[in-house]
Amino acid sequence: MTVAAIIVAAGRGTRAGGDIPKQWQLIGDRPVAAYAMARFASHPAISQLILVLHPDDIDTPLWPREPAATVVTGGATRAASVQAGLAAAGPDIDTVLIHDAARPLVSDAVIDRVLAALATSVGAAPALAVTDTLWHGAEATVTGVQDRTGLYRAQTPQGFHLGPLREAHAASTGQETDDVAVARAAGLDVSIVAGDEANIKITTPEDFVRAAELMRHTMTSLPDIRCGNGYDVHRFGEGDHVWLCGVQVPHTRSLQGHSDADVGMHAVTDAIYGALGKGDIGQHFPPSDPQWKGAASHIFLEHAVALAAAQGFRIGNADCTLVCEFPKIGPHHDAMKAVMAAYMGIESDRISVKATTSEKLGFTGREEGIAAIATVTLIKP
Ligand SMILES: Nc1ccn([C@@H]2O[C@H](COP(=O)(O)OP(=O)(O)OP(=O)(O)O)[C@@H](O)[C@H]2O)c(=O)n1
Ligand SMILES: C[C@](O)(CO)[C@H](O)COP(=O)(O)O
Repeated sequence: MTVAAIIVAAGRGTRAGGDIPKQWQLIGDRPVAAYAMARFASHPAISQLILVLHPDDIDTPLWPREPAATVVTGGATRAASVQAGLAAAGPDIDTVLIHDAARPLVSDAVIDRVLAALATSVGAAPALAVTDTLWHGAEATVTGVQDRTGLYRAQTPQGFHLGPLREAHAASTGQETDDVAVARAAGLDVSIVAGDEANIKITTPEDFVRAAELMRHTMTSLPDIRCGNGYDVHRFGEGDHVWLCGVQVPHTRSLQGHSDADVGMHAVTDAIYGALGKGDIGQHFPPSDPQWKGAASHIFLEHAVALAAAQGFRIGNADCTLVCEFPKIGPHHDAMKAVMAAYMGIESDRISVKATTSEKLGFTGREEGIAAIATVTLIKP
């Protein structure tokens, strides 16, 4: 899947009022549109960012030049603006996410849910089931009650396979308020994924205040914190040293493995992959691949840390327990913390390496091998 995000920002925002269109008005120190642009630009699945502007806005300093985007001019309707965005998708793009510039609080979780649904569906969009009782009314008087069963509040980003959506737009009336309506008119099925109450569209003047409050809540006080665990075992064979948490420790035997068999570093690495939901070392560095034979395990650890960084996460802390009778870990504990901290790009007081025996019980007690268990937290501010 090669994905472009199309941010439609060519509307005039008449309902929101103000001297300039709503997407360029400031919330905090940034224009409304800058929040969604930054969110999509930093998402690891997005290969191209396309910004659709009103012709009057092209030469103004209103819109953010960073992050870099393919910039095109839109049309008189939202559908025409989306069509301009679709035409600007690069040759490799096969999937598009179309998002309102006026929805600054879109989260990675919503984007991920839409992308996941596109693996099995030609279209997918976030929405929230209507939970309020619905009335018909006229002249400030209730005239009837509307059954809310099966009613949803639509949100963006709305995601589609590019080819079918282009065809749907070519056949559209141009008056549809969103791409789900365009797709459905062309007979395409669109999956509903869970939306987010915070993912509001700024439509009226009051929405600026709501969005600012939600930002204070979701962006300031609630960082995305993930926790992962890792577990690994390697057996002893012939040799005169073991690698543990990046330190070469003299011993009467060595740990056997496809790589350098650093069981502690493997457990920490798997904990990072676990926190990201990105599999394990074997998936990223298959033992069947000869290029990893005898590999130094810091290659795996650095890969996991880089994967986390690419998704906006830094390592909060790591706690690793080595289970063995021998060698004794105490004399090497400080060096292990320092080495692990260097590879993970964090202070050594955020790393714990400790050891326990298993009271001579089990395979570690019989000194047949060493086990390691690790927990890692990842933080995205
Ligand atoms: N011709 C248009 C109309 C709308 N949009 C974009 O579509 C999104 C959702 O539309 P809406 O909230 O209706 O925005 P406006 O049309 O700007 O608002 P209004 O109807 O109040 O004028 C917005 O990000 C808007 O900039 C667009 O790119 N081109
Ligand atoms: C695309 C949209 O934001 C989905 O909720 C919506 O359809 C935009 O148009 P509206 O006229 O402001 O509802």
